[in-house]
Amino acid sequence: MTSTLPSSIPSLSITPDSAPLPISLRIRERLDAAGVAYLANDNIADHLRDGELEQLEIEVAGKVRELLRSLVIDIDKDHNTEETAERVARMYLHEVFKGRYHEQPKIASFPNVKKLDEIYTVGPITVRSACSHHLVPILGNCWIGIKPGDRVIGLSKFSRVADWVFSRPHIQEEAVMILADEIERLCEPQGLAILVKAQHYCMKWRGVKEPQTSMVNSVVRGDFRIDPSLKAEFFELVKQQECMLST
Ligand SMILES: Nc1nc2c(ncn2[C@@H]2O[C@H](COP(=O)(O)OP(=O)(O)OP(=O)(O)O)[C@@H](O)[C@H]2O)c(=O)[nH]1
Repeated sequence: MTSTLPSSIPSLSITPDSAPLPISLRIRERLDAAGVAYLANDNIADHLRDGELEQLEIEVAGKVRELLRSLVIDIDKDHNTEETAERVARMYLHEVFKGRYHEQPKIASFPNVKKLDEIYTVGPITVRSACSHHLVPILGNCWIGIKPGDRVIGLSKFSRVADWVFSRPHIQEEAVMILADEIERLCEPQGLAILVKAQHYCMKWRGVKEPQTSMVNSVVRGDFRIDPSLKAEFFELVKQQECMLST
């Protein structure tokens, strides 16, 4: 990915007797004043002004440079880490945590003119995230089951919204709930079921170093919650989709 850094920084508000406030501080003050939460798995795109993301990228790169220096890495002499700070800033803001800083992809919904009320499932959808505790990857698969309501969205849009939601620091329990909230908002289904199976690199790569352990969790809403046969049908369809992977 090429750098998104502008060649010049938009002017910062500088008062005569004070240094310019870091852009992250100005954004946090604005969010605090508006009473808006900015937890690791929140999206703040609606509260960023033109040019601020570019300023944030420059600020984060500076902090990562200092982190590398604190790790006693000679970034001035080490050709391999020469632009690591800029890459890491870009990666956080525009790739792995883009779901915090970028708006939700445009997702059109269509009327369910045939009044379809049978369930369907989509999956596996690859999900990539990072745990809020160590900021190391969570990689897995997600399945979504829908009993449609008055509106439907395109199949590919489930992947797009899942990618946007998961591209934030998370714990898996909350990630699934947030994805469910977004899908309910987008197409108001009569029933919604989501299953996520993921491997947490904070358990594989470090810590207890369990290479095979995964976390599996689900959320069921609407008709899936009140009708056990519908819920069972969802898990049966997921099983069939998993079998298709091995054929
Ligand atoms: N419930 C839950 N726990 C998670 C998730 N992702 C990571 N964790 C765990 O959260 C814990 C982080 O908190 P601490 O126990 O304070 O971290 P730690 O001392 O580095 O723990 P160890 O991983 O045991 O070395 C770790 O045990 C992780 O394995 C998740 O999505 N859900």
